[in-house]
Amino acid sequence: MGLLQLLKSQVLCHLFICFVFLVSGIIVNMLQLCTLPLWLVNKQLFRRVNIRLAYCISSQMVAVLEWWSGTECTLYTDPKSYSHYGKENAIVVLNHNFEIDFMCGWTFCDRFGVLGSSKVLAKKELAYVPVIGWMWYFLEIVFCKRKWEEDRKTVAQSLQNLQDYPENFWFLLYCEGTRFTPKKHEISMQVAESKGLPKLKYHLLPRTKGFWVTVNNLRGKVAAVYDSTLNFRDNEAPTLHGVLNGKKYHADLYVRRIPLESIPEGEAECAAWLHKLYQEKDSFQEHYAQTGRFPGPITNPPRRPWALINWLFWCGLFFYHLVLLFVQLLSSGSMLTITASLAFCVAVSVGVRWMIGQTEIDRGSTYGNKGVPLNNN
Ligand SMILES: CC/C=C\C/C=C\C/C=C\C/C=C\C/C=C\C/C=C\CCC(=O)SCCNC(=O)CCNC(=O)[C@H](O)C(C)(C)COP(=O)(O)OP(=O)(O)OC[C@H]1O[C@@H](n2cnc3c(N)ncnc32)[C@H](O)[C@@H]1OP(=O)(O)O
Ligand SMILES: CCCCCCCCCCCCCCCCCC(=O)OC[C@@H](O)COP(=O)(O)O
Repeated sequence: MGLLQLLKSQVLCHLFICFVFLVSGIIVNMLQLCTLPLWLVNKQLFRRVNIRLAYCISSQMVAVLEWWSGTECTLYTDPKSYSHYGKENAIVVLNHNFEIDFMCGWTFCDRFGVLGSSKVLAKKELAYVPVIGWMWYFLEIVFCKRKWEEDRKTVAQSLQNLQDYPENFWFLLYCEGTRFTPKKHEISMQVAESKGLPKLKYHLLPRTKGFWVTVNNLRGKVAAVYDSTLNFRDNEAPTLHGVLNGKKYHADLYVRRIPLESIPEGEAECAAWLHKLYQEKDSFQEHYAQTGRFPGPITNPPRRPWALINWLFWCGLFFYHLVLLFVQLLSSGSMLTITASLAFCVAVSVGVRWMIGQTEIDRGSTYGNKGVPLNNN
């Protein structure tokens, strides 16, 4: 093990990275709160400012993935589609099998310059996660309770609000609605069977209502659907812990650009279209399993320096102040101050441990775990 790799495996380094993320994130959240009055005066300026503030947070995770762990991300797509990426609004449909799939998504957003503005249809529970969940309020992220009776109005309204969004964004949809587990797969294939749909090997049966409502409420604003299929080399199941430990993964993403006009408007037709798309996605994963690659040419976007610069800025700032604080603490000799500081560090570690838990599939929800009729948790 080289010296750098040894450093990357040190718990103290992980604590420092997490501390920087949490404290800088809360500072940015507070700045976002201060921008609220702007909404009343100049909504578009509010949005542009918040895109940049959000970048300060999400790009830290991109920097850790790209520069700390050195994870490589390969893009399989045709050059004609490539020329559109980052220059238009798009709905991204992605498989949901991996704990860090959202980080890989963010990496591609950064490479095409849409990281700050990108959006997702996220489960409501994530809105309460400090830093990221709070940041999402100011980005007008669309939240759902995964209860259609309650979501149908709120989701449509939140999507309509994006019609006059001033900068290009990608809107991510995990149509499977939850992360892949063998149990959820088995149950969703029973549903597929009961609906007379072909079985999928690598995906859960997609939930079609969110897709239908998204496509129809973003019509006129969004140019295309990016059908994206992600996998990792060597059958890896990457984790955030692995990334923090400096483990290098290799992600492969296959993207097809599908013009929005080609997607049917009616609910039943749109649902049938999505089921067919997932059957195709399944065949791409089968191709990957057989050959170790996706079909089509590789066109790799280079990583950009901004995420690294932002991360180094925050790390430098906090390192300097932490050293100062440490020296002052020791020289003060006050047991009370030392105990309070230790308690603060423990609280940060516990908070971060809980946040990392949100990314872990083993700690995931029971949504999709129960047979038909469906009960949400
Ligand atoms: C060039 C590069 C390209 C790409 C780069 C890649 C990506 C980058 C892009 C952007 C990045 C931006 C941000 C990313 C950052 C972070 C993201 C992190 C996490 C957030 C993710 C989540 O929170 S996922 C969970 C929430 N989202 C969803 O659930 C979306 C999908 N769900 C839906 O659409 C649902 O329809 C719904 C939520 C709107 C409503 O759900 P509900 O359950 O109430 O209703 P449904 O109608 O869907 O369910 C009932 C129907 O389903 C059938 N059923 C029953 N059981 C099952 C089962 N087990 N499996 C499947 N189907 C089932 C049932 O029979 C009903 O059928 P109907 O025929 O009546 O519809
Ligand atoms: C700079 C690096 C610092 C790293 C350490 C700091 C901790 C950061 C933790 C970030 C937590 C952010 C959570 C948002 C992403 C959650 C992704 C996700 O995949 O959600 C799951 C849902 O889709 C479906 O849920 P399930 O029904 O499967 O349950």
